[in-house]
Amino acid sequence: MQGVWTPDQVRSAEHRLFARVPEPTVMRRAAFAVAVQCARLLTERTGGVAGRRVALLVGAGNNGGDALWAGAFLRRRGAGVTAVLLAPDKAHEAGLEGLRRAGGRAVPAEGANADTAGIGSEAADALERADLVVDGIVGLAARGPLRPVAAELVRRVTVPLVSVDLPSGVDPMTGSVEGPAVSADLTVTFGGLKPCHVLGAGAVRSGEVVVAGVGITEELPEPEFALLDAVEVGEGWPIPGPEDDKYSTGVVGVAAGSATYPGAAVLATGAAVRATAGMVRYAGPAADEVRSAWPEVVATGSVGDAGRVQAWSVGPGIGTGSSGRDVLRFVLESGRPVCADADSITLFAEDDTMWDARDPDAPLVLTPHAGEFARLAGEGPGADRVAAARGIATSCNAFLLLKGNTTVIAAPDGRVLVNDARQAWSATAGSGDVLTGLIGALLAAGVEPLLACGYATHVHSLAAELAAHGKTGDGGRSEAGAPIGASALLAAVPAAVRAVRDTALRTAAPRAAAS
Ligand SMILES: NC(=O)C1=CN([C@@H]2O[C@H](COP(=O)(O)OP(=O)(O)OC[C@H]3O[C@@H](n4cnc5c(N)ncnc54)[C@H](OP(=O)(O)O)[C@@H]3O)[C@@H](O)[C@H]2O)[C@@H](O)CC1
Ligand SMILES: Nc1ncnc2c1ncn2[C@@H]1O[C@H](COP(=O)(O)OP(=O)(O)O)[C@@H](O)[C@H]1O
Ligand SMILES: [K+]
Repeated sequence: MQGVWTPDQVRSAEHRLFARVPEPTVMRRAAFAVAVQCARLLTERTGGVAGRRVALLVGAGNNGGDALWAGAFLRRRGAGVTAVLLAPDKAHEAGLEGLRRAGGRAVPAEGANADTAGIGSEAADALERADLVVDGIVGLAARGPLRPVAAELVRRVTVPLVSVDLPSGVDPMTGSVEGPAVSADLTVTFGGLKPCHVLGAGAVRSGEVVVAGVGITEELPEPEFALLDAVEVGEGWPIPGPEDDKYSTGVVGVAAGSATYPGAAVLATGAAVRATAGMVRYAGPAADEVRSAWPEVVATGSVGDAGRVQAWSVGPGIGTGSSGRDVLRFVLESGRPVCADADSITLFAEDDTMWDARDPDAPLVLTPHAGEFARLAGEGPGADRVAAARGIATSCNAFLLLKGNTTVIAAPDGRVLVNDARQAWSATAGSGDVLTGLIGALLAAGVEPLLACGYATHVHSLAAELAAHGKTGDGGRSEAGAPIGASALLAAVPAAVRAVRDTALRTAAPRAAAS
């Protein structure tokens, strides 16, 4: 798992690090890593470093200091470097001196012959002629959006841009953007990821993120939350072994859909069929439709007749009336792990007694989108979606999966996993029903609920991406992609599972050879 640390955690680690390594040494390590990445990008985009022009946007703190030292390193490799100082009186002194000694120059952002936007002619010129821009405006101390002069400079950038630590204007803790902010091609951060690199708009605006070691990693505490990678999902995805049969790999029950809306039942059941090897039971009014779409499913008309299952997926399309309420209550009283989605969440929000139907020892997964979250919590998740998900997971003693481009999954004990989709192909009706089926199947297979949610979300967003790009093994591949429906996403689930398992296999092979 890849850890993610809050600015406060990084600050205290920084203090411990500075007690044994002088601050200027750490800063130069950070700056060197920035310079290496700038040189890589310059070479990729322009064929070299020497003779290229680099403009540094330099703010009032150490983030600007990193940019200045990076400029000094790039100058030594033959680039022409101009620092545009947003706060000339507060610019990092040693960094400025280092840049000047290396032959770089510094100009004020608001210098002489300012244009109508207040930008000095030398600064405007430096930006116009640059082959690459380095964003050292603000880092971990950032508060709020970019200020007007910084925003105007950023607006003028038309060449590749490298952010130091984080894209300026993005909230470091939440990744939210409330005004002008940098969109980086590449962000070089230090020691570990911060929330803004993986959450919300920040994830997009960070571009490619490179984590550089500066010695701080060993000082960092347990991460605030974590990301699963394809290897972990591929290694953990349940597959049948030689001793397994259809029961031992997990029987999942799906209670979804209605006579009017059978689609939710077909999608959720199909996802369960495609996720794991065990048996899928369906219980509800869409039994005929489910049977004809998925002949392998054992379908009955009601949850009472469904037979034994190891876990339930419940909710999509069951309605919020008395029959939906009875279905949810039955499933909760079964004492099995439950993934409750869609109408189930509304039922929990509307009827407090529903919580009493739960077996306190059976895990409950709730999978709201932002609107359903607001029903459950009394207010929307707000900018800090990690805190919001964690709060409800703890207060409801449930696993809370908050859907969106960045999905946040919180366990009742405070652990959090995040899945950043990095594309939005699954923003299509019915794709949530597919996710519910995947989670239920993994719960039935005995996967720990937090991981079940993490694996399912990872495979779900990968399936959407593969389907949109025609990379499901049936031809029609496309780099640009095209919109898909939930059925196409569902059809791509086996391709996504194969892809993560292949990645895990490729990673395991060299490890085995080396041992
Ligand atoms: N941790 C690590 O491992 C290492 C960390 N290192 C580096 O240190 C950086 C943190 O440096 P830092 O503490 O000096 O603060 P920093 O972010 O530069 O802000 C400076 C000032 O900007 C201002 N400002 C605030 N908001 C603003 C806005 N929206 N728009 C414009 N300006 C805004 C505000 O000043 P004000 O103008 O309000 O007086 C604030 O005080 C960190 O990100 C990393 O790059 C590396 O050197 C070594 C390894
Ligand atoms: N913009 C987006 N980017 C990536 N994934 C998204 C986006 N919008 C929605 N999703 C994902 O698609 C699914 C939609 O679920 P949901 O809102 O319950 O849809 P439905 O009720 O139509 O099935 C969730 O897994 C969610 O995380
Ligand atoms: K920055």
